[in-house]
Amino acid sequence: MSAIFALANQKGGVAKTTTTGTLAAGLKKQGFSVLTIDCDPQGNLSMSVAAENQDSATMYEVMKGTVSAREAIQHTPSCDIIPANTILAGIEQELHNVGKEMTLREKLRDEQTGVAEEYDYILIDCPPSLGLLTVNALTAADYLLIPTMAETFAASGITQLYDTYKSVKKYTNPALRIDGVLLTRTERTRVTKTIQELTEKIADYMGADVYRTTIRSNVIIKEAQAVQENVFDYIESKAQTKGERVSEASRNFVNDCLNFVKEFVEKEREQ
Ligand SMILES: Nc1ncnc2c1ncn2[C@@H]1O[C@H](COP(=O)(O)OP(=O)(O)OP(=O)(O)O)[C@@H](O)[C@H]1O
Repeated sequence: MSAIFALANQKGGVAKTTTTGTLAAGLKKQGFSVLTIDCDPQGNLSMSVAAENQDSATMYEVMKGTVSAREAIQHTPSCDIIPANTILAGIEQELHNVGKEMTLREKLRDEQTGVAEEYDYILIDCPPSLGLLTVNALTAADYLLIPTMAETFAASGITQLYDTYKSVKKYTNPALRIDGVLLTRTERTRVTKTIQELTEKIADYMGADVYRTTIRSNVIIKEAQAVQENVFDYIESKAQTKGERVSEASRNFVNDCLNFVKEFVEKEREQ
């Protein structure tokens, strides 16, 4: 049975997609089988792994029930993925049935066509809202992983997500647990330290852990995303194949990512 994680935060730009892609690639490098699910109509995760999301089956068809989860899977060098595009935004208005919050859970765990038995990890990248797509992801998941930025508004916004988490736990998925809070895009400033402490207080209130590893801001992630590669393959090809110089800051960033993947796996083993 897969361990299913929803990476969610209604705040935009806090690195939900980047964390999903990097974690998936890192887990795959460690020998795990990983499926990612692009639950964000922006389709950025699909783009970042060069998945085909225009003429192929996507999350929209899976949620509508016209295609099974298995049929929508694409294989990429970074991870397997069920892609998404802008059409997915419409699903929030198109699902009317009672129990619509359970749709993704049922699709993934269906005995005949579900894929929850087939992967070590399933990572769901959520949109920046607390609407039906995020509720579906939280209802399908075993764990909520919260990427957040070292920024005051981002830290305080986590409490809104916590309210949604509590509702999901109450009504549709009592077994849901918080995996942890991951601080991303950090800068070496005094205010980062203060926000880190604020985030720890908020996490404490939710009964959640904050990952020891924090992910610094570094341009190498944008470079990797621009050529649709994961950061591990990108830095390797830059240094070895192309013989280009890689800065110490970029190496440190990749080490952050590796440490995060390790901590994630250790934590999951403990849970
Ligand atoms: N550690 C980092 N250093 C520098 N840039 C980063 C880092 N992490 C993410 N970014 C950049 O920040 C932007 C937002 O990241 P990302 O798309 O992952 O966030 P998101 O939370 O998924 O956004 P949305 O809420 O729109 O779905 C992207 O341009 C990405 O390249």
